[in-house]
Amino acid sequence: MEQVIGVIGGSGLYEMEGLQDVRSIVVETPFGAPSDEFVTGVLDGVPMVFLPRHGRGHRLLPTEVNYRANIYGMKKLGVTRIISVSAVGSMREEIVPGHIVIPDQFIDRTNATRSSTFFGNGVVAHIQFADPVCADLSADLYAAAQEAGATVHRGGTYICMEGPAFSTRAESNLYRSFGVSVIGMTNIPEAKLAREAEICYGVIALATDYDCWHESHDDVSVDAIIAIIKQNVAMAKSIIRNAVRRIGRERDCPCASALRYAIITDKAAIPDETRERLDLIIGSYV
Ligand SMILES: CSC[C@H]1O[C@H](OP(=O)(O)O)[C@H](O)[C@@H]1O
Ligand SMILES: Nc1ncnc2[nH]cnc12
Repeated sequence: MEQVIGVIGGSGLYEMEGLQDVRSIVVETPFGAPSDEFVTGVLDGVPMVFLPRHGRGHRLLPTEVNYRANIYGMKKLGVTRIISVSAVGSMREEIVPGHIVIPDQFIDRTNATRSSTFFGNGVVAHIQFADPVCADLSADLYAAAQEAGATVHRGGTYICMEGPAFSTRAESNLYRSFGVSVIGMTNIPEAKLAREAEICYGVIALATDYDCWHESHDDVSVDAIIAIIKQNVAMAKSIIRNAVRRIGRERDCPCASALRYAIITDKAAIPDETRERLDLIIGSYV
């Protein structure tokens, strides 16, 4: 099976350079419109798909991103692994703005305003999510970041807040007491949907600020975040390139069969309409 790598570009990463055979594709999904056109191409011989999470021009709030359409679109284009590139606040002294973190856990502090499942409407599934990122993909991302010369932290918990306002100081200190490493607003729905779609998901998190807990650093602001992203965007791109070179092989991880035991609904009870709508996701099981 061909291995296609998807990249979801976060704040500050709205395009991918260096692709050959570039095409822009409008993808229709049963869940509405994705954030933007998908860009397909080939990087060092590996087929790639790129999507800017907030759309070109950064038009979508974290709560407005149609995560279901984005992940469905990736699946439709044959993507088997997604690399998420995300700007995050650092919740630990040793994670200095400009450092990279490859998180291995999430805490969900969103308020259920985002659709984070493909299921419902007569079909019920409960995926395993104890280890929410793909360990193999994350290992490749870590090695790729080291190769690019980044200061990179392996593992750590990403707390996903609702936004769009940044945290209060009390919230920031509360989250620190949870022991988290970084904070952002976007990764949890993507990780859940990718798992449901049996796509590996891994995160390159770029620390851009110390949120508002650090007594000797300014409180987080968009202009400070953008300044750090601009300084590091070349490195993020070089990490992606190094990662793509490492990843191309067949998958040997549980992500690829995440739905095998997850669907609990009696096959005979699944409404035809739902079966058709979810064919791309559940077709091989029902
Ligand atoms: C521009 S600051 C806040 C914004 O940045 C992060 O976005 P992304 O995860 O897409 O890189 C954060 O989650 C917020 O959406
Ligand atoms: N401090 C912060 N809080 C939430 N999302 C962020 N993205 C970048 N920095 C952030």
